[in-house]
Amino acid sequence: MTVNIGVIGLGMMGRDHLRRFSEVISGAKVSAVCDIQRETVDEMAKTFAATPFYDADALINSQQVDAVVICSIGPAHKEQILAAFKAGKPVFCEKPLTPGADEARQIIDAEVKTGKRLLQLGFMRRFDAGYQKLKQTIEAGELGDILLMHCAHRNPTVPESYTLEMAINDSATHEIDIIRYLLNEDIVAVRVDRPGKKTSRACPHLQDPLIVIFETESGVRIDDELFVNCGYGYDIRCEVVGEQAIAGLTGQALTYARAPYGYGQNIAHSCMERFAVAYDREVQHFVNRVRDGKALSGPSSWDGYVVALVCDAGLASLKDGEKHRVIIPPRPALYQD
Ligand SMILES: NC(=O)c1ccc[n+]([C@@H]2O[C@H](COP(=O)([O-])OP(=O)(O)OC[C@H]3O[C@@H](n4cnc5c(N)ncnc54)[C@H](O)[C@@H]3O)[C@@H](O)[C@H]2O)c1
Ligand SMILES: O[C@H]1[C@H](O)[C@@H](O)[C@H](O)[C@@H](O)[C@H]1O
Repeated sequence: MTVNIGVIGLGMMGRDHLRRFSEVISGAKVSAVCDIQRETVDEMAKTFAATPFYDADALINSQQVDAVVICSIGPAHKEQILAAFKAGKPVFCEKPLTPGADEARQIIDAEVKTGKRLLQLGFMRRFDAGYQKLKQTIEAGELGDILLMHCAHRNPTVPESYTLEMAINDSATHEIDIIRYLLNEDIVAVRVDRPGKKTSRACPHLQDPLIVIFETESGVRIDDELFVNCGYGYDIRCEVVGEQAIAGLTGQALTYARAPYGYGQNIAHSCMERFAVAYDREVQHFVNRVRDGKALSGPSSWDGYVVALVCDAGLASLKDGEKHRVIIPPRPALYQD
């Protein structure tokens, strides 16, 4: 069976997934595309031989579409997800689930009502070989009791449209999810620290870098440096400090350089480059589950909701600099592993 995919949102991520479906993914083809920009729709429909739609609801309810891939901007996700649930169609949705927890809760309630997991969220780091190895190392007990984690999320640059809040509810969502995945426990408190200095590369409305401190249920303390105009590359770091040993991600460069200055590892310059294989694996995972008629697995709406709760606490802390607690309601049975 070939799964017919409808892609909504044809910007940077949507186009990367379109290319992925055409070059990498097996068992699926893109049959329909949609965006609010008509010219983009026409161009992508022609390039990928898909039916053009200018309205997301029409694409979702089209008989040409078996499953929906949502790559529109975060604030548009909720309505599109709810429409896909109503149509009973499986959804792959890019992170964040929604920018705020109240909207995310509506998605949880709607999905629970369907009685089936219908959504896989695009937290691709869970499909990255480095993070997976780190999780195995922690779970094998090789590090002993985990005490601390040090994370860094460095982007070369961000557009002017990137707001101060997006450091939390767009970029840091990846660390919030991966912390929960690696440690198998929830985050209970957040504090955002604004360093006294900021880079001259950032737009005036940003404080860049920011440091976010998370605390987990068992007391693990995590610092996350969000430096989204670092200039030099796309650099994602994660080091886990245990009582017995320490483990972290390597640079994961595919090549090295030998040059007059010495020996060096090349560095990625975008998420597309750094997480290329992880994106391939997450999308293939989604297609396989849909093709086999199975309930979806991997990062869920619940993960997206909990991340949104942590983000809301982080946004409150961004305003007042105080530590904010995260209250997580009971997890519905649908999302018990
Ligand atoms: N997983 C990752 O590492 C990763 C990387 C980049 C972006 N993303 C996520 O992917 C999503 C898209 O990001 P992007 O960088 O491609 O943004 P983008 O701005 O490049 O593209 C967004 C597209 O969505 C369209 N759009 C906006 N509202 C819409 C609506 N209501 N219906 C249909 N189309 C609509 C816009 O016209 C635009 O073409 C975001 O949720 C973002 O957080 C994830
Ligand atoms: O939307 C993007 C995307 O999620 C990237 O993976 C992340 O590194 C960026 O900070 C964020 O703005």
